[in-house]
Amino acid sequence: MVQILDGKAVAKALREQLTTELAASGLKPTLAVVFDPADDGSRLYVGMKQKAAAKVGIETRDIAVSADATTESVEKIVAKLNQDASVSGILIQAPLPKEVDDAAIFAKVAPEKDVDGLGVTNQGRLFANEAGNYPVAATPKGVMTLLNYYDIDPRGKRAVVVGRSQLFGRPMAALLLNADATVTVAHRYTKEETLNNLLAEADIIVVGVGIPGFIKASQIKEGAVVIDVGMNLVDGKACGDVEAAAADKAGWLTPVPGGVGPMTIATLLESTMEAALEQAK
Ligand SMILES: Nc1nc(=O)c2c([nH]1)NC[C@@H]1CN(c3ccc(C(=O)N[C@@H](CCC(=O)O)C(=O)O)cc3)C=[N+]21
Repeated sequence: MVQILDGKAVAKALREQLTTELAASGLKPTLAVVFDPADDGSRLYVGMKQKAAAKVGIETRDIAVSADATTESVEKIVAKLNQDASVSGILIQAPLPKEVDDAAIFAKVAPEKDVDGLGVTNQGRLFANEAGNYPVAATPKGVMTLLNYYDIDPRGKRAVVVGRSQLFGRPMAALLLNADATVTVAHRYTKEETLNNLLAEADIIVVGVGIPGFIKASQIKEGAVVIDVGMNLVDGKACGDVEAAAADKAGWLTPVPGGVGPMTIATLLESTMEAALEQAK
């Protein structure tokens, strides 16, 4: 029988812990969210973040970027937020309008306000497995929190990460490597036969490619830990990248909705609180 990694419940517990810690600190952090209001997903997620933030005692400031924005115009917005002492954290919600180079914008966020850990400074720290507390991208960090909550230790395990984005795959692979797993990253140029061989041997599979049903039950090892980072809308309903039948073969599985998504949001709030605590020192 598959066991469910209940992201919804673990995220709730994390948010409750943050609420208590924030109240005790007396701080009221502010998270600035830069986003494209023309993107349906972004509007939805920004709304969810705003609601969750308010509940734990974090203020949000949503900054909508216009359709004709350029890399330069968004860089100016970020420069202002970097200077603004009332802003504790800055989230650049990807994707920004098409003329904007998202990675160039991530790189401009001041490292101490880079709560999604997507700038080169914080990604470099992660890649180097630097000791200490620095922000790490919310989705992969949330996956690690979830694994830890269920006492799933990556040490010595074979992990396959499918996807290599700056937002998910790269930091996910680094976190698993830092947790002593043997990590392989598969991506769009990985041959099907190679992927099948990797998946057949994987103890932990983490997939985020944005293709419904991309990972089939037949591809996974009996008892594997399967983490579904996919967030797709099919007939108006959220579904992941792993086909439903995988539940008959996996040992552990994250549902969509109710798995990685809520963990992402709670982790972003955690990182925002930590940034504000650090700035108050
Ligand atoms: N810089 C940046 N960081 C991000 O973390 C980031 C981003 N850009 N761009 C867009 C994606 C998407 N994302 C989600 C977060 C939560 C849910 C979530 O909580 N989903 C619900 C379901 C929602 C529904 O039912 O539609 C769930 O899984 O239970 C989904 C998607 C963060 N992203």
